[in-house]
Amino acid sequence: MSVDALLLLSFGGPEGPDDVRPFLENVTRGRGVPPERLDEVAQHYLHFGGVSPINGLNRDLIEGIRAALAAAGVDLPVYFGNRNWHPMLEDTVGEMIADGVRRALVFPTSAYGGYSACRQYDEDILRARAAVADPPELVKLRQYFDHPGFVLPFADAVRTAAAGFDDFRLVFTAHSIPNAFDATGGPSGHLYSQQVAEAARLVAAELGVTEYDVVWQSRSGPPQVPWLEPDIVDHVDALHAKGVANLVVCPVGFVSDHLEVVWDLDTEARERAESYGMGFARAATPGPDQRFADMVVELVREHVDGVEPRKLSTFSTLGCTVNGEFCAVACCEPPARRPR
Ligand SMILES: CC1=C(CCC(=O)O)c2cc3nc(cc4[nH]c(cc5[nH]c(cc1n2)c(C)c5CCC(=O)O)c(CCC(=O)O)c4C)C(CCC(=O)O)=C3C
Ligand SMILES: [Fe+2]
Repeated sequence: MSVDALLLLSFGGPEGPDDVRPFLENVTRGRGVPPERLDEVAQHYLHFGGVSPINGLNRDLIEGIRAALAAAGVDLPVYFGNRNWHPMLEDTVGEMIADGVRRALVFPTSAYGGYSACRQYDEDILRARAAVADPPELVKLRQYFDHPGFVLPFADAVRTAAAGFDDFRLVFTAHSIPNAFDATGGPSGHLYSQQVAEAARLVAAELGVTEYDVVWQSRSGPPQVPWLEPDIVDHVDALHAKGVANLVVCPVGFVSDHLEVVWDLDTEARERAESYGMGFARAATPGPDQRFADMVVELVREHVDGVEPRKLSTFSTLGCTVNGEFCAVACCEPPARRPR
């Protein structure tokens, strides 16, 4: 297939204190997140001067991808668009049209399936294409939770994080989602939690670690709605009760050190562990690793050069969609929004 651009599609985050409220309103519009939770999350952002690390990390990643594309001899301009904050995807697609782009590959900054991690990015593409006249074709790249360019940097990061400990418990975390969303994920349900468990298994296998936990973080939504559990901070209590001395947290659910990582892990989970005198170390995310940028180029070359997909699991390859048309009609559809 011939393409004339690559577009990095991400979540977006505020870049100053005045951005925080409007950003949070974009994220949570129509999603039933209680106002108390929004006030709390606003404080997390304001604690860092209202600046989320995510946009800067994505700009760095784009630089890494440009270098990796050049090294591979693939001549493609790289664009940047977000779901919730500037540069907004609609504006970026407008810019692409002005530059004459007719068909672009889209790299989403989430490795997984599920509503929030996959289908919602398809919705973004649908919305952005509907907002402009004569939109380019947008082909979303596949899920990469089991790609060596994602798994191996995590394994090395765990090694580095654990270097100071003789003995440690390895704990993987990913963003929690409502149980009901997980239940409808993928062709046979629970796609997201199964892929997270598989990525954790692959990282642990690479390290030769046989005992580890997979837990969740950053829950929002009303308390009466069940989300994936246990929460990382509660899990620190449980590990302390079992006599665990040192903890290494690997945020396998995330590509970069954005706010949920630096707040929920580096601040809340760390403080809880330190209150017990437990050793705490958090493994780096793969975003800044050269192998991750190289992986993006490989995913591109699956389309432009027909290179063989590399993957460490036997899970089926999902998530590649054209113009935001979902993998299947009801694939990863959030249950509350299904017509009755
Ligand atoms: C699965 C998943 C990922 C991983 C996949 C991916 O990366 O896409 C992810 C990533 C992220 N989530 C982020 C931020 C937020 N997520 C929220 C709310 C929610 N997330 C959810 C799920 C996920 N979220 C869900 C089910 C909700 C409830 C509302 C809804 O149904 O949509 C809220 C609202 C306030 C709150 O309640 O926390 C915020 C501010 C940021 C940016 C951080 C930064 O600024 O650095 C990133 C990368
Ligand atoms: Fe989120």
